[in-house]
Amino acid sequence: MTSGLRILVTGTNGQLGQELAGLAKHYADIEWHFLDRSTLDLSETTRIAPTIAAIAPQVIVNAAAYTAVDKAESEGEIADAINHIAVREIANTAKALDACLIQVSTDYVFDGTHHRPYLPSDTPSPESVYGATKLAGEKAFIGSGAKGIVLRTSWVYSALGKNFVGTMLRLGREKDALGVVADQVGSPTWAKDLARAIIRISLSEKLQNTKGEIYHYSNTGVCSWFDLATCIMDESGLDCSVNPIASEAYPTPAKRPHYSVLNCQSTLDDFSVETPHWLHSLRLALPEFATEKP
Ligand SMILES: NC(=O)C1=CN([C@@H]2O[C@H](COP(=O)(O)OP(=O)(O)OC[C@H]3O[C@@H](n4cnc5c(N)ncnc54)[C@H](OP(=O)(O)O)[C@@H]3O)[C@@H](O)[C@H]2O)C=CC1
Ligand SMILES: Cc1cn([C@H]2C[C@H](O)[C@@H](COP(=O)(O)OP(=O)(O)O[C@H]3O[C@@H](C)C(=O)[C@@H](O)[C@H]3O)O2)c(=O)[nH]c1=O
Ligand SMILES: [Mg+2]
Repeated sequence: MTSGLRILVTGTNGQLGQELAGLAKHYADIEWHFLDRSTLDLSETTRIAPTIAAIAPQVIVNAAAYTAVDKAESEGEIADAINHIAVREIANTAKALDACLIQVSTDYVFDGTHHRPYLPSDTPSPESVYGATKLAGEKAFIGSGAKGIVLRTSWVYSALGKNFVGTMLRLGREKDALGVVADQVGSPTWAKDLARAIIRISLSEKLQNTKGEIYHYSNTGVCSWFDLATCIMDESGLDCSVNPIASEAYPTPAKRPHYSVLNCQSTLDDFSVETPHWLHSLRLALPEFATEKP
């Protein structure tokens, strides 16, 4: 059902939003509507329904979020407004329009006490404000009765945005040595792979028959932030030694899960998405960082 499909994307200036916009050019038969903060400020709750209704999309990809994990600890109200209240409003609008919502969420809804990849059905128990507000958004969507899915992902990076990979490239140029936490394990995800998966899901018939189901999508393979940092330096030929440290040695306002690997099997089964290995994708992504502005 590609032809004539109308897709609305929020958060266009974010990592995922920009990767979606880049790929959109290859799908000219889709009618794309990309909104950013200037065209739809999600903190203005009453603007959400009329703005979306005027476009009347069949699919809404909510790629907008308050993603500053540490800052959220002291800005809980703003984080909740974007990650929860706005999602409730978007979901209610989707329900009224009979549109499908793809609500992007996070591995940080889990507390990280598992020793095997988290299933979509596992009970979330966020330990950060960011994770709690994202979970509240998931629940508001599921409670709305709107069609669509919650798509949890993890450790997203892109040359087009702020993320751990970009931070490591900068620090790797500036410093001789760096301590990076080795006791937080997850799966890095290239935003371009995630964007491809989301387009595939948007075009699938299966999406039309979902109602707030939870799915997981990340690149395959697992690593710690320390492993990821080490690979970034190696692959980029940066002369910066990366030392493994414990979370306690890198105090942050927000608590992050020690283990947040996502089991993505149901997404593979139901939507036939591709999940390349994280190192494979990192190698493809790094040259793009070189061509982007610092
Ligand atoms: N980054 C990550 O590591 C992960 C992200 N996720 C989830 O994936 C999704 C995409 O994340 P990602 O692309 O990395 O996030 P980014 O932080 O790169 O982008 C988020 C976008 O949301 C926009 N936004 C924030 N507040 C508002 C507002 N009041 N009104 C309108 N737009 C707003 C921002 O706008 P502006 O550019 O103007 O600030 C920004 O463009 C989010 O749902 C996030 O929670 C899940 C797991 C990991
Ligand atoms: C810069 C730096 C970070 N760290 C640690 C801090 C933290 O525990 C870990 C990752 O740091 P960051 O702040 O870059 O990553 P963080 O903001 O926690 O990334 C998260 O963002 C949100 C939006 C998500 O949804 C998550 O999936 C996840 O990607 O690395 C070091 O150990 N050394 C360093 O030099
Ligand atoms: Mg961060």
